[in-house]
Amino acid sequence: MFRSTKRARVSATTEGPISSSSSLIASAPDKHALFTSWAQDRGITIKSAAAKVLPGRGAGLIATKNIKSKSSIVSVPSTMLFKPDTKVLKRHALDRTASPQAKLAFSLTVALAEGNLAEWSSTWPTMGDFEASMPMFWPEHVLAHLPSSVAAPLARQRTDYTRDWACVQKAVKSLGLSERTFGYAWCIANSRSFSWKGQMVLCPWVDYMNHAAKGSCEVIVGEGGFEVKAAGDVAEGEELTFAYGAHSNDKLLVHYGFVPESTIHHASPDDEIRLDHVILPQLSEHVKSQLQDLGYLGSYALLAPENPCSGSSNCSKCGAQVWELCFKTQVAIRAAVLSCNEWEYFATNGEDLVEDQSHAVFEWLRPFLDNYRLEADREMSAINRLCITDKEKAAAWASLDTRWQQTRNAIAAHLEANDM
Ligand SMILES: C[S@@+](CC[C@H](N)C(=O)[O-])C[C@H]1O[C@@H](n2cnc3c(N)ncnc32)[C@H](O)[C@@H]1O
Repeated sequence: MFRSTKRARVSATTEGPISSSSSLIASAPDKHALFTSWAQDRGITIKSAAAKVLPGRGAGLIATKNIKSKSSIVSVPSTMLFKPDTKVLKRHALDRTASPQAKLAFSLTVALAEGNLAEWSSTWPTMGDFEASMPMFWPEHVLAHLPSSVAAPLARQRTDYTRDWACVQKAVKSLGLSERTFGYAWCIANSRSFSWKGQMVLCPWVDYMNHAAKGSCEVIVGEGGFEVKAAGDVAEGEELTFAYGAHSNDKLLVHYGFVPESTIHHASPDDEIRLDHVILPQLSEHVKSQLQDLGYLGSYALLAPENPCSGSSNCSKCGAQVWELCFKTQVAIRAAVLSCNEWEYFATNGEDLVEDQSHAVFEWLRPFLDNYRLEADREMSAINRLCITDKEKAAAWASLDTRWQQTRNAIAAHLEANDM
């Protein structure tokens, strides 16, 4: 581990991280070493881990030697957490009105403007990185190619941001700062905060860790601070990751600006392909009101296999890698194809009254899934053309292409498995 006592000052004016350049990492190769020393000097314990720039993932952590399961890798005392600043929030009358994220983002806006956190913030993504990767910043001509399933989480995120900005804008402007400055802090809070004692906080060094559905580590949150432990044995050179939550890839794209890679044989077990826009337009008003009464209107999805295999195309386990319809979808389609009695029996008992109606459900849905698969093909072709002419938005096109491919593969796997 690097332990430099020389402390070069890393400039962090408000315009630093907000500049549209995404090349800070390349231009300051030792900023991770400086930040690591800064963290260790202040009581953060780091064993067998180092920060590294990883292609396509920004910075992350890797194991510097073999680590045994359950070993402690990083521990951060609570005094080192960046917390919402109660005094600052009270001064601006935001202590009661602002959301937890707005409280953290506003406190961070003020700290960054004052030039605090320079060593730490120099390791964060720039505003240019957020603009490139997060759909909330993409222009209309790119958003036109977003899968419909991403629209709902994106709309929720926009509502949250609009509410937070409305709440803090007077205070931000009174400090002579801009919406862009607050927006940057909001994105930092959005993508690298943790929950601690009922508030949103930032945790130095632990915020280097990238996401994996089955991460190599777990992050343990306690009164005294944060600890990262190996979830299993970790080999030297392996990336140290943890699960941000059981998020679908649509949610990861909107919230964190990336789509995890997957293959036909290996999807994230937390992924799902939302089908509301495929199914809801096909249901009559009468059926929709029946579903609404029982709490089954909307949130329809194809669910990823729970135990994906890591095998190749001829892996014998792959026959079991089926994307299944969720229970809500099973209920909704049965409302369209069965009698009222039969449907209510299934909704209540989770099984069909007389004989298994799964095939009838599949036949009802098949043409609509076929259309969605064709839409995915069309979108992938369009995106492949657009990314050649619109190189400026390369990151957005790459994420969209990956997500459409995953959508297509999931539908194809479901159709193939059920086609008898
Ligand atoms: C908590 S930070 C992790 C550190 C971050 N990579 C960095 O450069 O500072 C979360 C961000 O890391 C990136 N990230 C996390 N997990 C990733 C993954 N599995 N693949 C690609 N990018 C990932 C995303 O940009 C996300 O918003």
